[in-house]
Amino acid sequence: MESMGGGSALQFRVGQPKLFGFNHKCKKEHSLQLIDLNDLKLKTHTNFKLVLSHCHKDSQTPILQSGNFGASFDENWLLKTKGKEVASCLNGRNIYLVGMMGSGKTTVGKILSESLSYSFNDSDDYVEQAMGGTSVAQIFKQGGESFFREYETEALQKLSMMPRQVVATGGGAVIRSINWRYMRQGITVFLDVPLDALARRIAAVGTDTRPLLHFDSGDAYTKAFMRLLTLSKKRSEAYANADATVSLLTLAACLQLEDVLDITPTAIATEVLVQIEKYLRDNNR
Ligand SMILES: Nc1ncnc2c1ncn2[C@@H]1O[C@H](COP(=O)(O)OP(=O)(O)OP(=O)(O)O)[C@@H](O)[C@H]1O
Ligand SMILES: O=C(O)C1=C[C@@H](O)[C@@H](O)[C@H](O)C1
Repeated sequence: MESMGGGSALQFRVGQPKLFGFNHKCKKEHSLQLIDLNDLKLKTHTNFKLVLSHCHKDSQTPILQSGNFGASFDENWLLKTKGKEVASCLNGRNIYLVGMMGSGKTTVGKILSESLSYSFNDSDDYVEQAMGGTSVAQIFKQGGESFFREYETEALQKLSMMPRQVVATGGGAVIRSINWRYMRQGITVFLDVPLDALARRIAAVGTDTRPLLHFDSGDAYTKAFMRLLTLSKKRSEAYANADATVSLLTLAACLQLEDVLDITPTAIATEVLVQIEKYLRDNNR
């Protein structure tokens, strides 16, 4: 149900299956949002609250809210609440985030680990440490991709022996079946980000640390996009093996955001928890 008038919109969004958070970058001039927290499945209904927020087009954060809570507080509250709930179902199983380079595995993984009171590890960092601090780019240069992949497998094997961790895996970890043997001991989640968004992100930060995307000259966006397209064709089937998927396109639509790059890492981490919970429920795990 939606009522519009005089440049402001009052929106009731009730019963949408995956709606859990806020659009804290409101696109409309004035927008009032009532958000149904039904999907949170809080243990007691006394914890339920409907949050009313109001934001202005020039403001990054709402200027009027129920109570004095800022939007980021509410986002964090939702994440924390869901994190506690999911942690109690995980029995210490690790979470492995898989996805293309730049899809946000590290950024989202760190936030996710905090919400679960887990530790965080990045398999690329783990390989670098095992190699005495040599960077991934340097390892590729010295030994080639297959040399790096051996160390990556070793890293995943070691990480799989340590419980209560969120692991951000390297973008190509999914291509080796032996890696799945280790990751399957926990729960795997694919961060599905459209290639166009990845290329924009990567073109903005550069490719120095990402040897498979490094290029000598030319338009950064187009070259990144073309390389990502080639890699993604080879990998899409492997990513689909993950236990759960978080589609940023779907999430952006739920949050009424035009650009997937506007979704906050906290909102993505919360959606990861929602999808893990769904996976556990659907598979009686
Ligand atoms: N939701 C987000 N909002 C804004 N910036 C983000 C978001 N997610 C990731 N980023 C930025 O995008 C870049 C890539 O993110 P990140 O390093 O987390 O990806 P990754 O999947 O771990 O990449 P790789 O596999 O190459 O290590 C970083 O500069 C990060 O700050
Ligand atoms: O997608 C890939 O194959 C890679 C992604 C990075 O995380 C690193 O693991 C390395 O640059 C290779």
